[in-house]
Amino acid sequence: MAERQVAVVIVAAGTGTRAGEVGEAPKQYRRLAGRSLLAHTLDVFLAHPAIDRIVTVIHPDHGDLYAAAIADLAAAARLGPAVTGGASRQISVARGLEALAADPPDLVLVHDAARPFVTAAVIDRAIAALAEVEGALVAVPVVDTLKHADAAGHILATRPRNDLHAAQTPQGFRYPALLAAHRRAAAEGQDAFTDDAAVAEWAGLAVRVVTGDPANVKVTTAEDLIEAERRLDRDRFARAADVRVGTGYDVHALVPGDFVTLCGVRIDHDARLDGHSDADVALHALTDAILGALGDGDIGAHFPPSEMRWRGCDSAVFLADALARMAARGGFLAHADVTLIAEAPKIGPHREAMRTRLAQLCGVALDRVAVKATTNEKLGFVGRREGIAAIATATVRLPLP
Ligand SMILES: Nc1ccn([C@@H]2O[C@H](COP(=O)(O)OP(=O)(O)OP(=O)(O)O)[C@@H](O)[C@H]2O)c(=O)n1
Ligand SMILES: C[C@](O)(CO)[C@H](O)COP(=O)(O)O
Repeated sequence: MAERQVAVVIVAAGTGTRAGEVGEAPKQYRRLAGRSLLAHTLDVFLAHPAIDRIVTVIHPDHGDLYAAAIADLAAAARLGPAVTGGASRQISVARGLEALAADPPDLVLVHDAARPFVTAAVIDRAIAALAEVEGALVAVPVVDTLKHADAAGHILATRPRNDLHAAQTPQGFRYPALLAAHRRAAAEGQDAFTDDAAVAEWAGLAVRVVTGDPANVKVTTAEDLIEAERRLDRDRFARAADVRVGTGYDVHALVPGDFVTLCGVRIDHDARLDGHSDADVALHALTDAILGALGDGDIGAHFPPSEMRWRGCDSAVFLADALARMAARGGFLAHADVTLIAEAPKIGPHREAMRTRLAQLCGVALDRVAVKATTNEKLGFVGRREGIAAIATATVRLPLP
């Protein structure tokens, strides 16, 4: 058979109301195990050799969130421009399909951004089935006994389950047939379909169930997000078995001034740290610790003090560069431990703000960051308040070569 062009529509235009936003982004943009849920999902399709094109459908208000989410992906350049979705999943899918119409693929897979645990094997099965049928519904048999209950919870009946399947995504179709089905549904005001197999069934297409995967769950609630993070974290630790520990040390002199910046947090003080950049000794030490774990030089080699462009620079830039070097090698930061050595200012009152800022800058959970402090018992240059020093340790995990 001639090679078939396969496109994927990833629908990510929902607002994730059941998962709750609580000050954070909608669920598809939540960072789990180092990157967004959407990035995890996209990565599976970007890595699949049979997929030629991917169209992502996003909410009109989520342009910035989307740009940040795909910045995490090495293969982001292979994604076409995102398409704006609509008020229902059905409308969002239809818009994704229309975006492919100018250069129609043979087959299309429609997948929820909220299903990051899809596997290459499931994708293979959906594509293979389309040699015989117009639609392939990835699904798992219902395994629990089904009860019909009234609003008060009283059981009314037990339903047979032997021919019931729980629908998952991806759902695969011959593209022209699904596009026509969606167009007809829209024209006839049929707007309550919760999946594409239902649109196809309504339009009279032959849709067959193919074996799904119980692990391919849809992240729907806040509890699902917690469980998804646990699973994604476990997976990435298993993939990155090369454990590296790096150390870093830095010191800057105190000179007349009125604040210092430590761990990215500004603290009022009766002196300031002198340096070419903002002289944040903690971020400098941590940057060196990460570079040390990577065996990739040191902060001075990458950001020479002789270069004017680093004058007054926010040291978060140096840290971000070290983290990017680590990410480019498929690695992640498992733990960072920073010790400040200062007679003053007192670090205790600022410790949590510092940890929070470090966790933010490193893109890791708070419990993966420690900030400690000690005085130098009035001994030496630190004891005489001539300077502040910092020591950092970074545990970096890389994939085995
Ligand atoms: N108008 C919509 C609604 C949903 N979706 C997408 O369809 C998938 C499945 O929907 P669901 O899990 O229900 O996501 P939300 O609609 O975002 O969640 P909720 O119903 O809790 O608001 C998700 O990837 C979601 O982003 C979409 O593209 N456009
Ligand atoms: C398409 C779907 O994933 C199949 O199970 C599901 O119907 C989408 O979720 P929703 O809650 O119905 O929007």
